[in-house]
Formats: sequence, structure tokens, C-alpha cells
Amino acid sequence: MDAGVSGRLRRREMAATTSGAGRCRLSKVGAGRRPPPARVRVAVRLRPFVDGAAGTSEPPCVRGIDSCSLEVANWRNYQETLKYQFDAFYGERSSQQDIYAGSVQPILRHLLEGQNASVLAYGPTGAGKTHTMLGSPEQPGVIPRALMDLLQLTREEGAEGRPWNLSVTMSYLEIYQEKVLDLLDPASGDLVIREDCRGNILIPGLTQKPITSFSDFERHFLPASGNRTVGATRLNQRSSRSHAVLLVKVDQQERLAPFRQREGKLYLIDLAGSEDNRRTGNQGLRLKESGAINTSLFVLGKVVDALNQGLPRVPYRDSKLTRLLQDSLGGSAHSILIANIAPERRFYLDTVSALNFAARSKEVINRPFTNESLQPPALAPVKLSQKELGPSEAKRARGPEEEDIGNPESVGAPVPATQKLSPLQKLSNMDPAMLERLLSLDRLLGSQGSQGTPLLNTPKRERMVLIKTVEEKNLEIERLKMKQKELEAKMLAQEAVDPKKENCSPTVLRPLSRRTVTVAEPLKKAVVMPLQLIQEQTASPNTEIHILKKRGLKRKLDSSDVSEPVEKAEDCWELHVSPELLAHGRQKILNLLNEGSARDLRSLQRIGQKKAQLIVGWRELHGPFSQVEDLERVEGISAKQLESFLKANILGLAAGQRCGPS
Ligand SMILES: Nc1ncnc2c1ncn2[C@@H]1O[C@H](COP(=O)(O)OP(=O)(O)OP(=O)(O)O)[C@@H](O)[C@H]1O
Repeated sequence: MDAGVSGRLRRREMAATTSGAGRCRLSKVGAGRRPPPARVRVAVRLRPFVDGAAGTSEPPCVRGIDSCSLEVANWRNYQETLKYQFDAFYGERSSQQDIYAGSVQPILRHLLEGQNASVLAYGPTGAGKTHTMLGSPEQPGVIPRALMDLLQLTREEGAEGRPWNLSVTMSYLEIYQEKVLDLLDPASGDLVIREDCRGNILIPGLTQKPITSFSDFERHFLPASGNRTVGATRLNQRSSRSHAVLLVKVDQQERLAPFRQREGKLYLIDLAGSEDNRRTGNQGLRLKESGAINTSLFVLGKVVDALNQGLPRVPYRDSKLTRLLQDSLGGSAHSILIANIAPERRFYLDTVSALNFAARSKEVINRPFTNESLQPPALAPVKLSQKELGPSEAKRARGPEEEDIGNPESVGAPVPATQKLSPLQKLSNMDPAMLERLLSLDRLLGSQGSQGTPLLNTPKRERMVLIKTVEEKNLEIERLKMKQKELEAKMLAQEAVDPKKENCSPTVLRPLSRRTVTVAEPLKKAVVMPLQLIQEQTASPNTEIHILKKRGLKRKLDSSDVSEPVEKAEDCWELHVSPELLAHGRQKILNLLNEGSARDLRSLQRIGQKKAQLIVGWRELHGPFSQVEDLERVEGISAKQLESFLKANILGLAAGQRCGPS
């Protein structure tokens, strides 16, 4: 591979890892190890002529070459054809089973490994996307086949005596004119798409129905499909006017220690088709719908291009569709794109444009990882007792949160005070940092002899109040920190005005790097340290003392001249910190650089969101940092920045101030 190509690939991988869900992960198996890349796989399906008359009167504009390639006539030059190669090509005689078994079935197993997967049907209007995804009762498509298999797999894997307990839930939504509508609850209105701190895409309020059998699935899915917006256009009598997204979640809980939990998400997406309104004859509402569809598909193209070019900004947020697909493109899913094309000549331009999009998409690299977390040991017995419950009781215990997350009917429903919520269910979606805080708060309450129920067993509402309290406390701490900084700044300003006063005070606070430029007689010894260190030392008397000691005066000025402020004077005071402590601080920074998530890294001074992502991206590409100085090799971090970064962080970390892996 030449250097240019490998550089491009790296940039692309970097974009894939620094954008989307992959950039900040739920605790996962093999944390610190770089998940292997998985290219978006692309299959093309050519539908047969659907209009009998057209079929006999015109030759197709596309021809299959083999199971992976096809060619399209070049109408500008009849001597030429345009050839394309994909992961799979399905000709007009291929069956629904061929497409399913060849391209979709193989990715389902990843769900049971706690990884995400997605299947997207793409193509111009009338090219067969809905047929591929949904099919008909006689020729069921990808969705019913995948659900059938997945439910079967989860039944087998979750059977008594197997190590994992499995449960499946489904949600179904459409994106219609840039609105996210819940097809399982059409009255709920436009829903918002959010991203949690781990980069997971969430839709608060979206109905989630538990399903244990295929008939369960049909019971929810069939009426919901009827809610999808379709309309007649000149090119398709039942044209999908929206992007439909079926989300199937597989949750797994380990039955024995260490009680791991896994979550795999499968997105099955039937995109609305791109439309050339000169041919669809769209007007009025249809034209408006078409505008929204084309715009979101245009943004989808821009996202794919940005990922391919390794651009620092991938415009996921420019449309609801791409925001939702953040997981699937350049993110954490095993993705397959099925580009549907039509053989009729009148589709020629749409076909070429769909094939070009498909060809670009196969360059996109995802990095799927296992969404796995460990249940805190303290909670394990509760889980065990749940195992001992009968199936109906266990279901009731999991009940409201598992079954109806986001279901408006259940949100306001009172939870009986006696009904304990299963910690396993409650914690599965919780931010690990928040969980840690809750556990400490719980311990604190316990140590203070609190009469209340333990925090982690409290019903949802009380828990929410407690979480809010913790958040408020954190805000308060942040406010105090800001105030401290202001005070320090004020103090420094005063020093500048009145240096003598400064040197008389043994408790003056100043940044470590600041040097004294005065000839006024200093005290022999002054304890000068950042406020954090003072607090730290007060809290732990064993912490080593760091002092500012007088260094030999090497003033170049006449020693008799003591009244003037000295510009060229050397420093009189310097900070002496034990080398072990410094080494300890460096080691802590190094650990954080190698093991911390982007979020952890942001807890460091001078590291913002962008730098944190660049650091994680660098690590993904080059492996662990061998020394903190390697930071200079990260794009956008200069030697000067590295120096100030070290100054700002090393002591704080050495004294155990910062959080994050150590
Ligand atoms: N492989 C196929 N075999 C037989 N008929 C097909 C096939 N693919 C599509 N069709 C038929 O072609 C017509 C258009 O297909 P479909 O509605 O799936 O297109 P679409 O791409 O979803 O269109 P839109 O984007 O407008 O919703 C339908 O009548 C469908 O039954």
C-alpha cells in the first residue's frame, strides 16, 4: 500500500473513530484494545421489470456480470459500459431468501455478542426497497425473516441452563418531513434525537415493546406499518414518503458471576427513495415530502463523503436521518447497505447515481465493539434472587422500566413503593460515572445511618430526585472551582501592584510556573502551592510537602541597587517537588492517555472535546502512548502546549486530584 493510500485510510479510520458512536464507549470487553474495523458491506439488488409491457419493449439498462459485479450501459457512448463491483450482486431472478441468507443473516450473530448491526435499503423511488425489506405475505422480506431468526436464536441462547438470560424489545419509527414519529404510538408527536455521553444515539419517549415470539412481533408491527406515510406518485402507487426505522434491541444478562450485561441493537431501515420530480409529477404536499426526502438523502451522501475523506467534521447533525444513522455509518455497527436498482431505461440516471452512492459507501469503515458492562458486585445477590423468581414474577420485577421505556402511558404511572426495581435493569443504561457517584452516595447514606431504602433499590421517582441532587452538588462544586480561579486571578493582580506585600505572606497562592521578579527581601521559606494542593494536604497529612525554596540569587544588576524592580533578575524562588511525586503524576497522565475515554480525558486541564477526540483517535491508530511527550505527535498539540499541559496537570494528578483510570 503506498503512503498516500495508507494516509487516506488512516484519516478515514480516524474520522470513523472520532465521530459518531464509536468515539466514546460504554465500558466494553477489551477496553484499551482497538476494535477491529468492519467495512460497510454493500449489496446491489436489481428488481425485475414490474411493468410487463415495458419489459417486452425495452432492454434493461443494467446487466449482471457475476455474483459481485454488474455493468450499466453508457448512454453517452454505446460502445462503453460502466462496471461496478460490490460485496454481492443479486440479479432480477434472485429471491428474497437469496438476499436474506447471503447478506443479512450473517450479521445477526453479532447482536448476541453485544454488538450493533444495521441493514439499510437504499435506491430510487420504485426500485424495490420496501419489497426487499418488508416483502409480502407470499414473499416475506428481510424484516420478517430477520425477526424470525433472531427470536429463535435468542430463545436458544437464553434457554434455562445457558449462561445468559436474553430479552428482545422493538421500537418502530419513521422520519417524515424531518419529524421523528413513533409508529407504535402515532399520537406522541415529533420526538427528539439525543446522544448520551457515550455517543449512543437515543430517542427519549420512543415506545419499546418486549417481544418473545414472532406473533408478538406481528401484533405490534403490522398495525404500526399501517401508520407509515405512503402515497401515490407517477412512479410508484404506494411510494414510501418517509424513512422507516425498525429498532430491535437484544439485552443479555449473565446468570452467574461476574454478571455481565450486554446490549446489541439492530436497525432495519427502509429509506424513502430519491425522487426526480420532473418524472414523479409531484406537486403540493408530495413535492414538499420529496424535498425533505431528497435533502436528507443528500446529507447522507455528504456524511459518506466526509467519512471517506477523513474530514474532521462529519455532518451527521444536518438531518434527522443521518443523526439516527450515526451508529451505522462510521460508527459502531456491522452495516449492510442494499442498493436497489430498477432495470427500466427511464431509471437510468437514478440507477447510476444509486450505484455511485453504493460504491462510495463501501469505503466507509466502522468499528463495532461489544457493549458490555459489569454489574457492580454489591448488586449481584439481587440479580440472583431475581433468577429464583418464577418467569411471571421476574417479568413483573423487571416490568415498568424494561417494558415501557419511554412509553408515555407508563411514564406517569405511579410505581408502588413496595415494588423494588431490579438494579440490573435500572443500571443497564446508566452512565458508569453516574453509577459510581450513586454508589458512593449510597455508601455515604449508609454510613450516616440513613433510614431510607438503599439508593439503588429506591423506586424510579425517588431515584431521579437523588440523581438530580447529585447533579446539583456537582454544579455547585464547579461554581466553587470557578470562584477559586477568580480569587487566584485577583490575588495575582494584587501581587503585580504590590509585590512587597506578596512576599511577606507565606500563604500567597500562585500558579506554579509564575516567577518572582522583585528584589524585595523574601522570607527565607514560604509554602506556596495551588489551592487544590493545600486542600489535598489538609485532607491527607501524609502527602508530601512541596515548597518554594530560595534559589541562589544571580542578579546581574548592581547588588546595591535594591530599590528598582529587576527586569533581568533571575528567579529567587522555585518549586521543589519530590521526583517520585512527579514521576507518579506523569505515570497517571500516561495511564489516562492510554486508557481514558474522551470523556475522561476532558477532565484534564487544557484538554477540550476536540483534543480529547484527537488523542483517542491517535491512540486508536498508533497504539498506546509510550511517554507523555508522545502527545506532541497528536495533531494540533505543539511543544508549548504540551509543556503547559504538563504544568497544569502533573501535580494535581500526582496528588490524586483527577478522576479517571489510574
Ligand atoms: N424483486 C422484486 N420482485 C418483484 N416485484 C418487485 C421487486 N421489487 C419491487 N417490486 C415491485 O415493484 C414495485 C415498487 O417496489 P417498492 O414499493 O418496494 O419500491 P420502493 O423502492 O420501496 O419505492 P418508494 O421509495 O417509492 O417507496 C412494487 O409493486 C413491488 O412489489
